[in-house]
Amino acid sequence: MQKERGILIVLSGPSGVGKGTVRKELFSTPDTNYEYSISMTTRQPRVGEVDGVDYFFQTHENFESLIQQGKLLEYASYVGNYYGTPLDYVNETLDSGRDVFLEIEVQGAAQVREKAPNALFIFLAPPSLSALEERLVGRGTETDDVIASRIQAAKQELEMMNLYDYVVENDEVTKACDRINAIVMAEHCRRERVEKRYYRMLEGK
Ligand SMILES: Nc1nc2c(ncn2[C@@H]2O[C@H](COP(=O)(O)OP(=O)(O)O)[C@@H](O)[C@H]2O)c(=O)[nH]1
Ligand SMILES: Nc1ncnc2c1ncn2[C@@H]1O[C@H](COP(=O)(O)OP(=O)(O)O)[C@@H](O)[C@H]1O
Repeated sequence: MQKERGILIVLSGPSGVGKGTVRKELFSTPDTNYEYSISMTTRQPRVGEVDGVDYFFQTHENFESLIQQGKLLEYASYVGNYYGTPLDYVNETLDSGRDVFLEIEVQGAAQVREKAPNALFIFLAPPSLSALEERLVGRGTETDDVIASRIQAAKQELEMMNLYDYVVENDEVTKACDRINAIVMAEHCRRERVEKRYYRMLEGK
């Protein structure tokens, strides 16, 4: 039997819902099977963000050249900046049998749905719109204008929730992580069962 390919896991959700916080918590477990795909962006680094750790920070020109060369699995323009996922890294990691975790916004997720329909799509939802606003303001990393644009974007993003395989509420970080881990584990079991059945049928059993 062929080595099982890893699962491409897509986590989306509005800005400020806690995607980064949940992702860091998921990756703090030493025996995790996930690999985080570090995105490219033209956004300026925030205080404390490190190139090659949080993002690969790119100039506009470089980013557009990556698009032209077909180096991105998906990309999107979000509140004035480009964000995109490096294609080779994702393919190589999935081929090695490891799951790849993308933390991307909804337009990019829609492109992944076209190109990799076998991916697992999870939407991280806030307990309420007011909780989302509180988190975005509380983080204190954006100006009031940017916060207002992100809240506007969030309203449209929430409409896309029903396109996802699962919606996970981020009421508490540890609970959200437990739910995501359970979903991924169940998906591995499902794929294994489907594959076994397929090979049994091929063998005429
Ligand atoms: N399409 C796409 N979106 C991304 C990518 N990387 C990050 N994003 C999303 O872009 C949005 C803005 O990211 P960022 O400026 O870091 O703000 P934050 O997620 O609110 O901390 C978020 O919804 C991210 O999940 C990517 O590679 N592709
Ligand atoms: N479950 C939660 N309950 C309360 N605050 C949270 C929760 N998850 C994240 N936060 C806080 O909300 C803010 C935004 O979280 P962050 O991970 O930066 O969001 P995102 O990556 O989705 O933009 C941060 O200040 C974070 O500490």
